[in-house]
Amino acid sequence: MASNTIANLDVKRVRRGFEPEQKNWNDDLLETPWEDVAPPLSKHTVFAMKNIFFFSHATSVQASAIPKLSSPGTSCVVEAPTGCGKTLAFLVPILERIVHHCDAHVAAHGRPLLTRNIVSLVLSPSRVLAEQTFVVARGLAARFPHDIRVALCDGVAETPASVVEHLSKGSRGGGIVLISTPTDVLDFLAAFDAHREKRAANGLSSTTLTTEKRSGGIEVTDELLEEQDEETKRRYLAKKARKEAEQAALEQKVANTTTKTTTTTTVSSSSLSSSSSSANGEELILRAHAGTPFLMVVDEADVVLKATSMRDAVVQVVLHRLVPDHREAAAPSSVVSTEDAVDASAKKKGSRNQKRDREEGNNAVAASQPALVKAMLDVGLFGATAGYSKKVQQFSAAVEGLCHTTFANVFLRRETTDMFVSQLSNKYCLCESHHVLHTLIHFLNLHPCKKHFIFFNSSAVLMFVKTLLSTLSEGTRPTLYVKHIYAMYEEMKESTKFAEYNSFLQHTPVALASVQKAALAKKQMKEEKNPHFSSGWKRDSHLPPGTGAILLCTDVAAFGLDVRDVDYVYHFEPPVSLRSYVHRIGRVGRMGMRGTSVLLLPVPAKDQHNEEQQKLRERERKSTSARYHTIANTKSSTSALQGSTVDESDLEEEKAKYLEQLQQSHKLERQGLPPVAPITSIIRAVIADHSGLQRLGRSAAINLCKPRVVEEPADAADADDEEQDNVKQQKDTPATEASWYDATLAVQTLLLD
Ligand SMILES: Nc1ncnc2c1ncn2[C@@H]1O[C@H](COP(=O)(O)OP(=O)(O)OP(=O)(O)O)[C@@H](O)[C@H]1O
Repeated sequence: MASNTIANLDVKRVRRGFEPEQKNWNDDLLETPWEDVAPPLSKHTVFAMKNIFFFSHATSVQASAIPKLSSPGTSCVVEAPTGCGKTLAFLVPILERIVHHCDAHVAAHGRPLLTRNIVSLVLSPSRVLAEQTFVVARGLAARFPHDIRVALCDGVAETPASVVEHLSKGSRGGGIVLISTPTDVLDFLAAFDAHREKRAANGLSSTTLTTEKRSGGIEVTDELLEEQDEETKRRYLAKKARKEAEQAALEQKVANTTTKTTTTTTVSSSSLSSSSSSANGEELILRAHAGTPFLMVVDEADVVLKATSMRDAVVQVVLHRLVPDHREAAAPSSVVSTEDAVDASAKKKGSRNQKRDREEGNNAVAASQPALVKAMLDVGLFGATAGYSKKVQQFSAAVEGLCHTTFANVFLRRETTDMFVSQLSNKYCLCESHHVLHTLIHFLNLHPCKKHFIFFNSSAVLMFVKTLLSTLSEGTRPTLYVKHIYAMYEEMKESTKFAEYNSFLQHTPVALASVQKAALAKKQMKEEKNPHFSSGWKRDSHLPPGTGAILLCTDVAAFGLDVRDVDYVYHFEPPVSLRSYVHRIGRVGRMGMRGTSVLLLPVPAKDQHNEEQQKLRERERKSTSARYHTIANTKSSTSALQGSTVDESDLEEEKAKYLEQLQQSHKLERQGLPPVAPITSIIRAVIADHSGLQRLGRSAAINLCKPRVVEEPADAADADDEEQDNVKQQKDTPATEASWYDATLAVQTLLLD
């Protein structure tokens, strides 16, 4: 049959033998093989995707965004759900452009392109994300035979000055892709300028040195020469003539080079950057090649352009570096040279053709008016909510006005990518304030061999919970079964932040086989133990403790971080905005994997003024502090606290609105609590016995109640659709978001009452 012939076999789609058998993602639902992306990608890209990354197909966002962004003159706003491959959707076009440019250069000049120009800039909102992007970009670029350099400037591993130094000394090739954060890139540019000045100064001093050397020898005067014999005179004069000829040739060469550099700048004067620096013939390293527009990518653009400080930095980079301002644009060397040429020609020819000279002069003056010369700059704005963000729209409109580029929109909303991406279940758990800590620990203990993210709004609360969890996971019979606890927050030292994140990223929960083996060994030991002591990890006897890990973090870890084996996200404090929620839950359920997000929503304890309950709590505290491990103790003192008795009707109006708003944008399910032996009393006792914890707890409680300061005044124009109504009402109020907590709720939640 015809269909069985070799010619009819879809060879491209046959999986390679060495592809890993156990992939933890499902690419069956992806439809576009890399070879079918139109217009076709370079063979190096396809090879790298299939054989290095083992990605047989492009995701929808990649299939739509890559062709658009690969063609010069097109910019893109790309909105797609978290974890669907946006990073490659902008890295591939960057490399594709470089490959095309290199190929064109070979075709035109018959030799490979050897440059040190920075041809692309990627800006990420955080250093950790910048490093993550750098690792992917470096891995990808290494597969291209064009010697493309990828540089990271995050001020952690290397100072900006040393990055500049390395780049300027490094090998030449297809170009440099710089990855940084908006604030670090400003430092980089300052270092870049300093480096240029230093080079210029060095150039000057070396010239001086040469001059000194030339005049420093013994001067051969005419008298001295007259005293010499004929042969010596002849030899001396021949040598002098040769030297003069050499010097003249050298000067001619230098003059040619200078003219050439000026011409190059003229050609690319519509291009980028510090073109004024070309005046001294110095090499430009931050500019586009003629014909290859610079591609700047802002990853998580919705977040970057929303935050005032980062937005200012991006605008500064674009306006002062990538887009020449009116003056610079209007007075590139082309204009100046036209004027000069007119003057020169007028002088030369006298006033023979005065009319024509005047016309030429007028043209030159007209050209010197501050006319807008558009830059060759393309921009990619990527983000999970970029399409909704007004700031992104404003920014793209401004770039379009300044540059030779047209913006295309690639919006892949969750509805269209549901099949592939949405294996994420969104849950919320309403619980009485006293039960929040116990509920969190209970959830963590249900999956002690998994990796978990716990999100906080402030580092003070994070520190309290971290210390508490660490204390609870200590000892031979811990209350919390997960032993590996990491933290990441803004105020942390950069190197520690990186170390913590990398430890969490590289943490591998123990493989199933060894878990089973350990469980078996434990089961055999079980008979010999005292049956009355059944608290602690022994309750969950199937799994040994300590194989999973927890990362406690603020929103610094919410954007873009890609930790593939995380299954659970908990929100200890409700996120302040929908944007923050979207990015937080985006850490799980990535690329077709399963994941669960649990939002903990405390409500005031119903019985908070009940005297009897107060007494019970007092008794509980006293009786449990010393010997809280006995089952009898736990059961008798806490049976009244079992289960969750609250529902939505217990929410205040504001809080009900918040929940409703989240439910409108995400399918939120209620998470019920199975009846478990509560450990509230244990936690309470631990806090009461630990003075450090109490101190941290007090500062955490204050922070819980603080209104969240947003970066800029609430602006209805900048709000997402869902936020619009809310924001309109708050427009005149200070730029803060009310906290979920009041003082009582905070104190109860942290068990400090
Ligand atoms: N074509 C593909 N096939 C399979 N997996 C892919 C493909 N492209 C990317 N991935 C993987 O998907 C994961 C998520 O990708 P990436 O980090 O780029 O997502 P993202 O959309 O940028 O997410 P976020 O919005 O959180 O930044 C990564 O682990 C990446 O290796």
